[in-house]
Amino acid sequence: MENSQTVMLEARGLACSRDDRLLFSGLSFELAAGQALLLEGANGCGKTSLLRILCGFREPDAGDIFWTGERLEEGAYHRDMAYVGHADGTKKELTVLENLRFALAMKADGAYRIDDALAKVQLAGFDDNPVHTLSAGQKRRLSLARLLITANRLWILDEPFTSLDRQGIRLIESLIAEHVAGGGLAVLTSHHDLRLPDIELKTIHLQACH
Ligand SMILES: Nc1ncnc2c1ncn2[C@@H]1O[C@H](COP(=O)(O)OP(=O)(O)OP(=O)(O)O)[C@@H](O)[C@H]1O
Repeated sequence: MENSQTVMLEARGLACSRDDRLLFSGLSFELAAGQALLLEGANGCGKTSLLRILCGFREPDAGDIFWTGERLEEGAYHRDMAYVGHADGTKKELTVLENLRFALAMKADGAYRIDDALAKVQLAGFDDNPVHTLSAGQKRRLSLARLLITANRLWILDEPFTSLDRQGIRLIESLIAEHVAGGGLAVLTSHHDLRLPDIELKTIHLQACH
């Protein structure tokens, strides 16, 4: 693991407009190994738009993003990064186990084996259930299990607590804390008060600019 202050992710002067409305501009930050970044702000202020830019799904209107000092480019960044967004990203007709095996086929092994990850997110015994039969919270737990079984240095999480019960929220907080304490990085949005007491948490509050 790198030194805890090694900057891994850097954004310089990012701007984003939607339908001629400026959402943010001049947005810069640095995130080091062992740090998490929370994006806060009112509905519609641009949090998801920023996350999608950080994922490389959308070009910023201005500015640059660097991962380990290099501009975002397909290979290294996308190997190191995992995104959990509003859509859970699973294949509904496949079972829980098939989805996890599919995810593993695309990425290097992570910190958890499939069985251990399923136990951790409390989906043990659901291996053979088609995903479309899972509840909303269980689907979210499955998408989080994918983070655990594959190697991803940077977690980008859009409202990761959506649909989770109180115990599920505590679980995800502990998984984020474990990931970051182990030298990982996380960028997330949340309308829920986070409890991540033992990790270095930076915060950006997006103001509506329009
Ligand atoms: N595909 C799109 N096409 C046009 N406008 C969009 C699109 N997606 C989002 N927007 C607009 O961009 C603005 C920011 O949306 P975004 O989803 O980034 O906000 P947010 O801060 O994540 O909001 P929330 O807290 O409600 O999830 C909103 O005004 C929204 O209407």
